[in-house]
Amino acid sequence: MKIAVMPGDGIGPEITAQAVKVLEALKTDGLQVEFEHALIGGAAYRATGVPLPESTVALAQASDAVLFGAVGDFSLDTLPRHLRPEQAILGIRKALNLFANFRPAMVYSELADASTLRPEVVAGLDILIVRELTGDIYFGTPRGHRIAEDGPFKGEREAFDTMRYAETEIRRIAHVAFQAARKRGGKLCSVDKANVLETTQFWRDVVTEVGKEYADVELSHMYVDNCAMQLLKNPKQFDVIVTGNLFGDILSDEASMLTGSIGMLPSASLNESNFGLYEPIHGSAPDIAGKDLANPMATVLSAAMMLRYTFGLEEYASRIEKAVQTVLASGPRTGDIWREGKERTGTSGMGDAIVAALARQ
Ligand SMILES: NC(=O)C1=CN([C@@H]2O[C@H](COP(=O)(O)OP(=O)(O)OC[C@H]3O[C@@H](n4cnc5c(N)ncnc54)[C@H](O)[C@@H]3O)[C@@H](O)[C@H]2O)C=CC1
Ligand SMILES: CC(C)CC(=O)C(=O)O
Ligand SMILES: [Mg+2]
Repeated sequence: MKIAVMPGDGIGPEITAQAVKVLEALKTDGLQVEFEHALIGGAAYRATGVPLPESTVALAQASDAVLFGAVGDFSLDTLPRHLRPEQAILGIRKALNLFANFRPAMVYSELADASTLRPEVVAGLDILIVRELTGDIYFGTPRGHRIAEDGPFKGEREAFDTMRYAETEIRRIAHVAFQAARKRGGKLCSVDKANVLETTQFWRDVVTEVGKEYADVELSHMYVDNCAMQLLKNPKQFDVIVTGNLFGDILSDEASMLTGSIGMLPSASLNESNFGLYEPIHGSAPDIAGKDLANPMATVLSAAMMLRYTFGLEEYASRIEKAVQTVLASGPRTGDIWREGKERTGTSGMGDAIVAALARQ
């Protein structure tokens, strides 16, 4: 199995190195993987003049899966939009048709007191956010800047984006979410802003239609503003949440804090044939980059998701997850989840601790 590794920017190289280290360690127990690295994001822009070189997309297409770190570099934020690092992750998701983004938010019992919420609110939490990943306002056209031609601000500069979803895009992500809910707690909450936005009223209508094929799944609908509040008030009411690209982006960052840290949330981005790109949900964290401070667990857990979803290697996947749990229980911790009485470590030390826990299994 060939894995394309795309570290990207900021903490990307540090965290992907730990996931590779963990996968390498499993090789001694028979896991057959090889790695090939590619430039992406700001790192690719600096080396080649574009954030997503054709050779990077070609490597992904020639590989069995992609392990991705993060892109984003504040010093490149003044570049024209198409050259900015973030265009690389948007571009590769689109190029590989990775429309289904799974973002599980699980609270490890060892971290129930690491959340900013009371332990009883989050203990035992296990929810899945299914985010549509290749449509919505992130990709809709037209978009741009112009001089307003009408309205009260006529003659002024204005900017605009387009929120749009085609029926096929909603149907396919709805099927993915219903099937996921069927395998879990049997509950699906579709999140939209149907009280205001045409696009999301259409989303609600199509999800309701698809729901008729899943009588065994209990479907509910919630407005996104209420959902943001309910996630803090009573997150355990949810099983699977399905939502569009923009709302899913925001709600999953919010959900990450229920688990203790954004450094804990992995993700899988899949296409129709289960080809996947695996990445932590966070960004390149320039504020802590290069300082050995980042928590690599979200990336290591993303590698576990890769073994499970793309390769069907459940045993290796759960070994990684158990090793993470062992480290949380008795090992050292990075600053984001550190607390009194625990040994403090860095990104690399956390990777080593996970490898050591694997060896002891
Ligand atoms: N998929 C991707 O590649 C994404 C890229 N970005 C980009 O990343 C850059 C930074 O964006 P921000 O809004 O600051 O979001 P961010 O997720 O990079 O960081 C937000 C906060 O969380 C902390 N954090 C993130 N990951 C962490 C980890 N593993 N361990 C410990 N702390 C961690 C950071 O230090 C920061 O304080 C921007 O250029 C943005 O566009 C943002 C989100 C996703
Ligand atoms: C950088 C963005 C395009 C993506 C993002 O924030 C995410 O996928 O979570
Ligand atoms: Mg995000």
